[in-house]
Parts: sequence; C-alpha cells; structure tokens
Amino acid sequence: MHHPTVKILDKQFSIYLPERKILHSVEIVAARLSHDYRGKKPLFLSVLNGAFMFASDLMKELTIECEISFVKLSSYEDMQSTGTVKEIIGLKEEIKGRHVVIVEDIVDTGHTIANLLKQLQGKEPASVEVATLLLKPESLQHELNIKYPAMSIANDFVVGYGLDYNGLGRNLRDIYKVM
Ligand SMILES: O=P(O)(O)OC[C@H]1O[C@H](OP(=O)(O)OP(=O)(O)O)[C@H](O)[C@@H]1O
Ligand code: HPA
Repeated sequence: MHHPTVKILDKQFSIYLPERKILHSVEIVAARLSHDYRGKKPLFLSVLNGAFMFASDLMKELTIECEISFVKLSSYEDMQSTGTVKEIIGLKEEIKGRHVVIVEDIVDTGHTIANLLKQLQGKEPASVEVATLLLKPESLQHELNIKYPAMSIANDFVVGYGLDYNGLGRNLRDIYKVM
C-alpha cells in the first residue's frame, strides 16, 4: 500500500521517495560496491536499528564474496541530535586488516559516522568506507568522504524504510518527509 500521506504521533508526513526509486538506487550502489570490492572479502558493518532494511536489500544485490555484521549505537532522541555518540556495541569481528564498509540508513549531521569512523580506524582496518541510503549534504557538520551514498536529499526529517520518528514508521515501504 502506498499512501500519499501518513500520520505518526503528532506529525503528518507526505510521500517523498517511493519504494521503486529506493530499490533502484540500492541496485546502483550495490553494483558499485560489487565492482570495487571484488576479491577483497569486505566486512559490511550495519548500524542498527535504522539500517536493517537497507542492509537487507543491499546484501541481496551484492554479487561478491562478503560478510555482514550488525552493531548498535544510538544518539537520536526525538528529531534532534543529542550530540553524544555512544560506543560500538556488539562488534565481535576482528577489524584489523579487513576492508570494512559501514552500512547506514542516513548520514545527517555526520556526528554518528564521524565518531564511528574514528573508533574503527583505531582498530587498524585495511580500509573503511561508508555506504548510506540517504545523505543530507546541507546538514553535514563534519568533513566526511561518504563514498557510497545511494541518494542525497534536502534537509527534511524523513521516516520509512527503516527510518523512524520516535521509534515508529520503520516498517513503511516508502520514505516520507515531514510536512
Ligand atoms: O548523522 P547523524 O546526525 O548522526 O544522524 C544519523 C544517525 O541517526 C540515526 O540513528 P539513531 O541514533 O536515531 O538510531 P536508530 O538507527 O536506532 O534510529 C541514523 O540511523 C544514523 O545512525
Ligand atoms: N529521520 C529519521 N532518523 C534520522 C533522521 C531523519 O531525517 N536524521 C537522523 N536520524
């Protein structure tokens, strides 16, 4: 079902990125990753919770030998960054010498990714890059090289396809923006 608008808690959202457009952009970024990481047996590190749906669809499109693992770190409350970024939880894999690709649903201010990159670089990986479904270039507050953004969007709050508003809306197939 594709609704033109949805209401979540106190806010109204309108359709922004339909599922077919999302999946098309996932295919394109997966093709780039498959090309760039062939023979490198990369470790995809998906950041929970938001990235679960992107990670799932991305993995299905990859044609190379690769691993995936899930880590957790949360910093968002309501619609604003708290600025405090927590440490990586649940990382059991040896990072040293591995080609790591972080899989995120969204890079907004960049606080989360900047912190995560710093923590991972200390573990001496062979390389680290970032694949994100959404990038908000106008919102970025860090100098980051995000090599694999599936889509760049304006500075609007969005929900759906894994992204939440106060925990809700992650199950929506399409992405909606706040009205
Ligand atoms: O670039 P930033 O401004 O740091 O924002 C991006 C981060 O915020 C969201 O995570 P959140 O902390 O909301 O956790 P969640 O994935 O469980 O929703 C999102 O999944 C990114 O990890
Ligand atoms: N929507 C949902 N979660 C988020 C966003 C957003 O626009 N930015 C950072 N986390």
